[in-house]
Amino acid sequence: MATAIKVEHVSKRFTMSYHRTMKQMAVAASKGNKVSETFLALDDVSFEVEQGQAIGLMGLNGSGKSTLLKLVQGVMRPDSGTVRTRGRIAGLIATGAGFHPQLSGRENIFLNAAVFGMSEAETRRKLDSIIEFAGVGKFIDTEVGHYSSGMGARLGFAVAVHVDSDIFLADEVLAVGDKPFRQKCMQKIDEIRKEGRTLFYVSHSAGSVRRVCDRVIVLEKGVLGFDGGVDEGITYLHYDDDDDSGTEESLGADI
Ligand SMILES: Nc1ncnc2c1ncn2[C@@H]1O[C@H](COP(=O)(O)OP(=O)(O)OP(=O)(O)O)[C@@H](O)[C@H]1O
Repeated sequence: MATAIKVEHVSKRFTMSYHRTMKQMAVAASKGNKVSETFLALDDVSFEVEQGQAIGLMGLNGSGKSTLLKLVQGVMRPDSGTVRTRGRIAGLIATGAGFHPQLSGRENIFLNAAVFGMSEAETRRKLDSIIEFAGVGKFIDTEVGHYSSGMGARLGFAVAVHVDSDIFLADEVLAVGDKPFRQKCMQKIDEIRKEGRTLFYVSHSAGSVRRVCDRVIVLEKGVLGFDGGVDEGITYLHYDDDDDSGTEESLGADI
């Protein structure tokens, strides 16, 4: 099997500012107080993914999952280390990312598809199917700025799944959609798996990770804490003890 993603000794540092205005910063600095602090959102992370593997990327809020996905997608660069990927990458890593709020849903489909490397002709060919999948109905010609967060996620996911990608990144795709849409997304993710495409699936739901993934990577405060089997990863996180009724967990079980 060929390697699809190779992450080697990757670190990413962010700066956290304690003050919002220049004046506040100047006052704090004159008193000798700290005005900002840098911290490692990712700290020397290394792993390899074989083509066709489905990775469940898990960890507590703020552990660095989205940051790692952004590095894999290439929209952000590591401060040190390397990220190498093979093939076309698509996915939804942030609700509404890449959408222009003053353009309509239809216009944003073309914009977003172009960002993923789809030609205008390819987008036109797939347009009806994308609109149908998004299921935003008559709102397709409304400004995206007026969409609910769920509608924005539906549109973003609809475009992403229509890209012929080798690697699919899904960050919290099931967090904002309603139940019928989440079921549709899970079916699509199953198709992506069957087609032998590589999947990176970020989720807090043990049920859906079990359903979709064959390997789990756990981040803990930016450090790779666990890399191995799905059940072992979920046990490592103690996510089996949770009461997930009414959330993605129950969805993972009932579809
Ligand atoms: N652009 C940025 N500038 C400064 N800090 C950032 C930036 N992006 C992320 N962070 C910080 O980096 C840390 C990791 O964030 P990240 O979004 O990767 O976590 P996550 O594991 O995806 O969290 P969640 O489960 O809540 O989605 C957090 O402390 C976050 O506040």
